[in-house]
Amino acid sequence: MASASAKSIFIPRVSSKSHSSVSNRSSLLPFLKSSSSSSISLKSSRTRSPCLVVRDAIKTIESPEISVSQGQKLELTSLDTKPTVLVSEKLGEAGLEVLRSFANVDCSYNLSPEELCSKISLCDALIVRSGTKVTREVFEAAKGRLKVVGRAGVGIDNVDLQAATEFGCLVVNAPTANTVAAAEHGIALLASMARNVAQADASMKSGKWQRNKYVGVSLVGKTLAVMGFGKVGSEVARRAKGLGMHVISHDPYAPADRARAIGVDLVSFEKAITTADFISLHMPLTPTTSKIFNDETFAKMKKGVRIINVARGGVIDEDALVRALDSGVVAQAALDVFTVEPPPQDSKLVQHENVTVTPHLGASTKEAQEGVAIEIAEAVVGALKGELSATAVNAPMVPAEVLSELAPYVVLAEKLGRLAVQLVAGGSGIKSVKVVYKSARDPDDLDTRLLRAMITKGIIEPISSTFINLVNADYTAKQKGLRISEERVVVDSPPEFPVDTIQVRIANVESKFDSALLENGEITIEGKVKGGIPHLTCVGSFNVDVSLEGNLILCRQVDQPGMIGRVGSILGEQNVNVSFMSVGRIGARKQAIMAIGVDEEPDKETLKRIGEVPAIEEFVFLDL
Ligand SMILES: NC(=O)C1=CN([C@@H]2O[C@H](COP(=O)(O)OP(=O)(O)OC[C@H]3O[C@@H](n4cnc5c(N)ncnc54)[C@H](O)[C@@H]3O)[C@@H](O)[C@H]2O)C=CC1
Ligand SMILES: O=C(O)C(=O)COP(=O)(O)O
Repeated sequence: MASASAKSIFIPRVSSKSHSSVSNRSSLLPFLKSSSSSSISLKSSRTRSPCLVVRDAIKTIESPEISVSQGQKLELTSLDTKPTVLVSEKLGEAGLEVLRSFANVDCSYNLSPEELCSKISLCDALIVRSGTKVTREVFEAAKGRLKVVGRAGVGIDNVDLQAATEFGCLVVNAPTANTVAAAEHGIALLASMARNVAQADASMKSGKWQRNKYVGVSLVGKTLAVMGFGKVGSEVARRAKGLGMHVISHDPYAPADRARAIGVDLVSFEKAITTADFISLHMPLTPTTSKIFNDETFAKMKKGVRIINVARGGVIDEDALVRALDSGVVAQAALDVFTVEPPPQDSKLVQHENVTVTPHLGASTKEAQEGVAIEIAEAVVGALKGELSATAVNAPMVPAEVLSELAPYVVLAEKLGRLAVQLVAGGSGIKSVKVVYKSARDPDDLDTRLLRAMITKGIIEPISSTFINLVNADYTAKQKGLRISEERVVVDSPPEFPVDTIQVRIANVESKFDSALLENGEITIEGKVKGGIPHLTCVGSFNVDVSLEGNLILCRQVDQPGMIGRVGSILGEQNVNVSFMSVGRIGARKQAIMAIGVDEEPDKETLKRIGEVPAIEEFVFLDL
């Protein structure tokens, strides 16, 4: 219950920062940097007429020419009116077309790390394959301009995700278009290794005819262990079943029923490596999988095992593999990927006569490359437009159908976060935030990661000096020691709506507006989406009903006639347009909260006059 405290007036100092964030205004543009931070400056050079340079703006500028009074013409350099996408490795033409329709595209292949760093501050997006190392230095060199890194493929081990996240740079990949190509390459290596195709080919080309030397082994009836039963692994398994192999798989995260559906048993790592005749690797390179195949694990394998690696070189300790090949524990290996690419020319592994190698060709089919190029180009353009991405790697990933359903709740979530933090006296010192989602849906049917990230963004942005978006909101919150917990409450509300209400509670802080405190001392606000528009429905223990648009004045007063008129006329005299008013009260003539939506921001004098209305006990101005 709100306490009947002495009249307190809070007239906030509205920071310029809070005005500069475009994402405050349009929460569906979470990846864009502030357009109002774009600088427009006149630049003159000896060789060119002065031109208007627009930095950081993603929007295409409508007017191509601007005249100045002296009759001198200013031209917008075409390079500056669109975002710039740097493509650092070969990308399919269809993807480049998609990019060119929206951005300036700079295809610069084979850049040295230094060249990449020197170009990157002029780029809004970077598209890479596996050959470009996107290191922390690259993000630092970008000086905040780089908004999205697109990986035209699956593995993102060449991108420093931690650095990307810290710098608020979205990383997207193209996870599906090369799956079949990689699986087919795995099968190609499996079969050609078993029948010594590459070695026999090289032998014949050197003029020999060695039929006895290249006797192979059969696949039918042999056990294949698929290590990593994801997209590629499961396609390899399906194909190997077609070859008559007995397929087992190890994947700590794969559902057993998905494996069983194609006749594959999920087994432990130990069982997989000790029983298989062939082992095919399809897991990502992570700190856990790095060098997971090493002296110790090779020693446990069946003597004469054959290994295929189309995943990442780093999952194998390559020196240990050479030892295992030399000792005969591993009879053969077929490798598409290497710890260092390209590997050194004198690499013992590459030169080993029992090893078949290809230069990271798993994804290299015409079909896969066109598919990957379109997939990544669309993801990058979408991200540059500020759309949420279905293939985000370092931000909540939301399938398109879920996204359209959640869109208005995303806006509500951010606004509630912004509102809640502005109710905290001093704004900082927040350590613990609780979010309660009331919904008719089963908790498993409601993915709240996006909502949580937007609430976090709303809370952090007004109290942070750094740029906050969906990508770095959680990280920045953790850095600030802010703990956000969530609770879901199942309620009897229309099930077609994913969420009924969202409540944000901040504990152990003082409030600028005592009426926002519940008896337990927590600042508590609640909102819901009505007709697609976010509404504030509860402040402390007071029910209100105001749409969260424009700015908001909350006043606590003693309920009495004429209050709405009095405050309304003070605002009207200053030409501040009132968009709505709502009064929530404990009871007739008792305490009430008046919520007033205003299109313009009232000046200090106007706010002071509102505070001087005798019945008003406290009030706060909130910038939404
Ligand atoms: N050589 C090439 O050109 C290509 C290589 N790849 C690589 O293939 C790998 C798999 O790609 P996708 O199937 O698309 O990825 P995915 O994410 O669909 O599958 C990876 C699977 O590995 C599992 N996994 C994670 N840790 C594991 C562990 N410790 N042991 C066993 N399994 C584990 C995951 O649960 C997941 O099911 C990636 O490393 C990717 O970079 C993918 C495409 C082309
Ligand atoms: O998608 C992957 O993970 C790959 O390894 C493909 O790499 P690439 O795009 O061919 O350099």
